[in-house]
Amino acid sequence: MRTKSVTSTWPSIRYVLSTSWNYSKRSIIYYSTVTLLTAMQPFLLILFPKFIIDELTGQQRPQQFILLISLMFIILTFAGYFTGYLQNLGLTQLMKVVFKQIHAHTAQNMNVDFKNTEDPVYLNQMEQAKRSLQSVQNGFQGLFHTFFACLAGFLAFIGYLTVIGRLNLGVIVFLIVSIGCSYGLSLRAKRYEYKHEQQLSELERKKKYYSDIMQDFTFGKEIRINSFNSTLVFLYNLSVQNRQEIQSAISNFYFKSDSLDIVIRLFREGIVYGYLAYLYVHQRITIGDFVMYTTAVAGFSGVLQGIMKDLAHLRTQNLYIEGLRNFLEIEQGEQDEGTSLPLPKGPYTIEFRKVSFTYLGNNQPVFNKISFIIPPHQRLAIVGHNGAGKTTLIKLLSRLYEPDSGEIMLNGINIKRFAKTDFWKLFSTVFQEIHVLAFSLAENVSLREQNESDSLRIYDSLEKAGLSEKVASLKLGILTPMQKLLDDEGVEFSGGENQRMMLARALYKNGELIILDEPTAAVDAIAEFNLYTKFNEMIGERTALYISHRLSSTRFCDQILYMEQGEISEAGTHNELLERSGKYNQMYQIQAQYYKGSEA
Ligand SMILES: Nc1ncnc2c1ncn2[C@@H]1O[C@H](COP(=O)(O)OP(=O)(O)OP(=O)(O)O)[C@@H](O)[C@H]1O
Repeated sequence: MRTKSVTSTWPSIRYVLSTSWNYSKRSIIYYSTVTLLTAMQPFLLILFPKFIIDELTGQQRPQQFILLISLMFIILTFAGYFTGYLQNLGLTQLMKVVFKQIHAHTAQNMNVDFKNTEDPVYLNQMEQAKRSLQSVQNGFQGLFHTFFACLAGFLAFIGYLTVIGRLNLGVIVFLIVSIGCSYGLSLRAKRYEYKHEQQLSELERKKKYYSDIMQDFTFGKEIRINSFNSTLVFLYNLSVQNRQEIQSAISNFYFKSDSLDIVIRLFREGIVYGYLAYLYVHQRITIGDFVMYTTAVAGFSGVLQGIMKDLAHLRTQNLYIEGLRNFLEIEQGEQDEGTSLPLPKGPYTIEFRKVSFTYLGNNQPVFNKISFIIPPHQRLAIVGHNGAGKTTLIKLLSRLYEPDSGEIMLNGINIKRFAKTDFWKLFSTVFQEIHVLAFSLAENVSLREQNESDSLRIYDSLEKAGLSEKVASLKLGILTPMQKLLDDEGVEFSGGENQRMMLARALYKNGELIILDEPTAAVDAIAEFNLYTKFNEMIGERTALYISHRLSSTRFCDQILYMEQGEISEAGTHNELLERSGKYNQMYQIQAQYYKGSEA
């Protein structure tokens, strides 16, 4: 995973504006127009009252007076109306852009290297990027709004400067210096907030996880039987409480900073208004000028303070946007060697050459220079105790993880040289974990939409996986919705039936390399024996890897690897390993009683 360090704010502004322009040009056009209208309105409120008061205290011409009042109201009413109207249109367009970004975030999660999905650093980055997109005040929307607010502020600032500049340049310098102090305070508060953002993301992730478990009915049985609900509620509340504590610390920091700012402001405005009163009393300005300057000074202070706050806000938004960009730019398939060789034709020989691998954050390697060959058409069984490294071996072969060193070869070519999407077409895999989707049975088997699926092949795969009777008992057949999450008519299969459905999924895909990672743990021994016999026939000439704790599967295999702590300690056929009287034999003897039953 690559991250970039936080630099200037401009790249983030450019990123937000160019992304918005690409997805919706109108978002920029509407907001720019709103900016001009917003910047213009305060001047009307400065200039019109001055001209009206000067007219009242000077020539007192009724026509001129009525004209000025009417113009002021008409212009202000229309400007206000259009600003509101365009703001609504602009917001709709901005949401369009944000949804596109959320889509990119989701796509990144589905396509990023698998190893990231088990990496807490990535998971935090993901949460932070999500918050950058979902929050209105911070992140993408925060920067977008603040940028245009800042721009409107700058335009208004130039206008005020020309008005107050006519009075005294010293007043401008004084205002700028004192407002600079407010900026410093605001920046400090924002930095404090961002410093705690990482902790907030982490707590949010935990809170979401607990909440997901509480709502996920697949945990329902365990939660009830083990009275786990109170623990979950406690953990959920704890993460909420910790979050609240951090948020109230941030609010307190803001409160102190804002209080100090008010004192600075009182001091600043007291001095400037006192000076204007002095000029009026000594008749150096008219009453119209007095009104114009006091309004301009109040406006100038407000605008400059707004700009300072917006700039401070922009600088912290930069951190959010950098986080978002870093997340979206995490490269997919970064270990690809740049070439996408076409896949060779079968039959396939697979070779592990001195492969070493350690999970990120672990001290112990799972494999240290492991080597073995799987010749074409071979049925290979990998057996061994829990944690020996069997699943990791499959993850490396299927490129969900990359070896730290060594090579995995397919017909003599390093598998890194094939595009992952091409390479994955070779595999029909059944993993330990069962993932039933709240889609129809047919879609669960084909993992394609109904109209892209081949119904005959679905029936055939279900039949081969031993589910034809079950399907016949369903009113809607293969169109039956699975689970009740989205459909009241949904059906729940038993654990063993779900595993058979996973086997049907693998059969439907019809890959050249079959991998079964303990796919039958939930089916009974006789059914397992029958399933393996059937599967064995169906595999035909294809290469197959079986991982199983039950040694009934291994007897079908041409070769068995017995793994211990990431090493292959024994290799051979079932009979060879029994004769060797080693660990495999021991394991087999322990299970022997059990198999005698199934063999009968
Ligand atoms: N995502 C992961 N992050 C860190 N360590 C992991 C991860 N997955 C597995 N491990 C560790 O790697 C080692 C090998 O695990 P692996 O799942 O490959 O074993 P296994 O032989 O398939 O075990 P089992 O028979 O229980 O399924 C174990 O020590 C495990 O704790």
